[in-house]
Amino acid sequence: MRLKCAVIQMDIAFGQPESNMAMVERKIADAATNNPDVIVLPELWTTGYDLPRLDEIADSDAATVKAFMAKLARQYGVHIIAGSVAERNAAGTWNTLLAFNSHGEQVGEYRKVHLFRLMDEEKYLQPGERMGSFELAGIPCAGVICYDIRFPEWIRKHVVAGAHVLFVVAEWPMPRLSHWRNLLITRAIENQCYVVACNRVGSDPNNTFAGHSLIVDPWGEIVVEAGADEQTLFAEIDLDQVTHIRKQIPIFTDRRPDLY
Ligand SMILES: O=C(O)CCC(=O)C(=O)O
Repeated sequence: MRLKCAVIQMDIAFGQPESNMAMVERKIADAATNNPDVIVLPELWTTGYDLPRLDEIADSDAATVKAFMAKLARQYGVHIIAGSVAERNAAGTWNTLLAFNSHGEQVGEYRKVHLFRLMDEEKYLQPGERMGSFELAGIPCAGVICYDIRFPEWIRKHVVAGAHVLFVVAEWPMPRLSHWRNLLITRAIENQCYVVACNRVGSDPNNTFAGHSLIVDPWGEIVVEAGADEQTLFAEIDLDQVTHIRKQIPIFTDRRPDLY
């Protein structure tokens, strides 16, 4: 089975959900002209890291974004990994990844588990408690958010649960670009899965972001990689490669969870 991916690497207007939604609507319409099977957006694309204003600008129950993404998925007949958004309810605010299938049905919801202190997430957000596994048209997938890729045990848990494609949505800063690239490639090699990673570009008052969205195959080869400007990446991935490589080097048979 093959999956045509479109990864929307974009700038984000700081703390301006309405203008970001208008921009995303245009970018999805443009990407859809290439007939992708799945479109991927970055982390916190409605608000950026305007965390002190989340009470005002977070989406209540993520209801606005959910309706908006479901409509676009249906309209273009495309799966959408709707990046993550600030989702608020009476109990708190979360950094939440949402996934929709091409019928506009929500198939995934993952609240970021590892909060990133360097960007004050723990001061404004609640940590998630659940895994990010979901299925897209029969393909077992997982979605995680940015800092999560530094936690190999967490990614492994999703792969052991079945994931063949790991979607990563991020706002990863430029000074650690080499970590971003190396961690993504390593997660792909050690888990023998595809990694489809979407980062933002541009700057906010505190950080400049690295871009370099990329797709890595289960052998650790880069299928496609963006630079540091706005760009939509397109690539088709071949899911049979996951099975093939797992047969060639059977790490899931050979691993010793009884020892570690
Ligand atoms: O781990 C890093 O260096 C970046 C993480 C990050 O920016 C985030 O989780 O938002």
